[in-house]
Amino acid sequence: MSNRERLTTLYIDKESHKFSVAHYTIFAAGDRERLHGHNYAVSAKIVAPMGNNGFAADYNVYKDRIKALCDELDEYLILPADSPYQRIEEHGHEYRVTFGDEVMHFLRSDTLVLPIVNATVEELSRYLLERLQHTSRGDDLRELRVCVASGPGQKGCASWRAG
Ligand SMILES: Nc1nc2c(c(=O)[nH]1)N=C([C@H](O)[C@H](O)COP(=O)(O)OP(=O)(O)OP(=O)(O)O)CN2
Repeated sequence: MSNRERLTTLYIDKESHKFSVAHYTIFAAGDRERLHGHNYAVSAKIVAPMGNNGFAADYNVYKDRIKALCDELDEYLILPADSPYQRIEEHGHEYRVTFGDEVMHFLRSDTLVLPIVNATVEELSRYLLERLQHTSRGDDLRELRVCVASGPGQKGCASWRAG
């Protein structure tokens, strides 16, 4: 029997791992869709070495971490801090967002400005992957993938694999 480590894969795809947010996707300079919302769904794939007792990692630990990330985002407007096409300025209790010849005003208390380039499923999955990687940094993982769906049949995923 080869002495290569045996890996196993856990899939987490819970109905409770969702967050409802408002956003708009920016397609190009001066081209965006209107502000609207989604109930985003988050799922994850975790590859880890199989322990000697038929157990890799307690998936409740990852369920709790993913749920906490969803709760952090739930019921906000999400703005991308790193978009090259808009400027976000803090003015008292509001964000003033300049996009082309538009100026939008959003309450800061309703808004999360995330370190992403666009409020897309691709960028949200990358952001959540990086957050989950950070909270799992002490774990012996080989691969992590986080997917974010903006509705049935449409999602983006971001992956990390151990070097
Ligand atoms: N590559 C990407 N393309 C698009 C994204 C994205 O995140 N990544 N997002 C959007 C829109 O924000 C979003 O899709 C608009 O909503 P819509 O697709 O209409 O969502 P529905 O759930 O209503 O889907 P239906 O097909 O209309 O049922 C666009 N492109």
